[in-house]
Amino acid sequence: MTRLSVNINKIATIRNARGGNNPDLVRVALDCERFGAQGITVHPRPDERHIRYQDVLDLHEVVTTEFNIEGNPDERFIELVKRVKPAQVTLVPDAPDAITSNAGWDTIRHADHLRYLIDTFKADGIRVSIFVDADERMVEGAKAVGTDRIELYTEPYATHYAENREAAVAPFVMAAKRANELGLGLNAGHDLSLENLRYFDQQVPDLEEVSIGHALICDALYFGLENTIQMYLRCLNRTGGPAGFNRLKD
Ligand SMILES: CC(=O)[C@@H](O)[C@H](O)COP(=O)(O)O
Ligand SMILES: NCC(=O)COP(=O)(O)O
Repeated sequence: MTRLSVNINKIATIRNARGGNNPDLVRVALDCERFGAQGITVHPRPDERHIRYQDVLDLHEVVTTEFNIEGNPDERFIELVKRVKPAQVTLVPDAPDAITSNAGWDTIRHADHLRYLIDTFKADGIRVSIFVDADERMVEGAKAVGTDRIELYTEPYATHYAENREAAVAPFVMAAKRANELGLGLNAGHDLSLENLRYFDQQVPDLEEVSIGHALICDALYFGLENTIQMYLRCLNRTGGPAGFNRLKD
């Protein structure tokens, strides 16, 4: 069964807008876990525009589900991850000025660099996942550099879902099959939503984890965080509670 890791970057975006501690990121992370999330994902960026490096240290103290730290492995990121030793690190090739992640690694061109990074994190007992496009050559390259898992970059699927979902998911099914043949674990994320998640999970074999932030936090504005998490869990065939909306507990 596919696990849901909630990306809480957007909670930090709201908090940072006023400079105080509302909403409280740590409390939200704990509530996500209480509401059924099986993991918490954060993506500290060099400008700390949402998740701050201190947030990662604070969250590490309290998160009891899988803690996944995503990011571009610059020196500061590497140092942070090695200090925290999360369950999983996801390496993402973001330019520092990127609005959001917009591509996977070229696992062939950056093979030496990736191999070095993966060895470094694995030596500390951290599971490594690398962000890749749904391209079999990139999946094969990922295997060659020794990663434990890949995370398929799902933005192209999300963008084309409405016009032709069969065509949109096809490259992801191929990439997933190749990953499975090669013994790579499989995660996915970016722009997954209540609209497109269930079909993706049904079609893509042996999907272990999805990390979802932007759409889930937007949905929570309308449905509340508890209901929203349970709605996403139901897309992954987890019941997570009754079919209707649940009243928020305090
Ligand atoms: C790797 C990935 O797809 C997500 O981490 C996404 O980049 C979220 O980051 P932002 O919240 O900064 O857009
Ligand atoms: N790895 C993807 C992620 O954590 C969340 O991406 P998005 O749902 O915010 O697009």
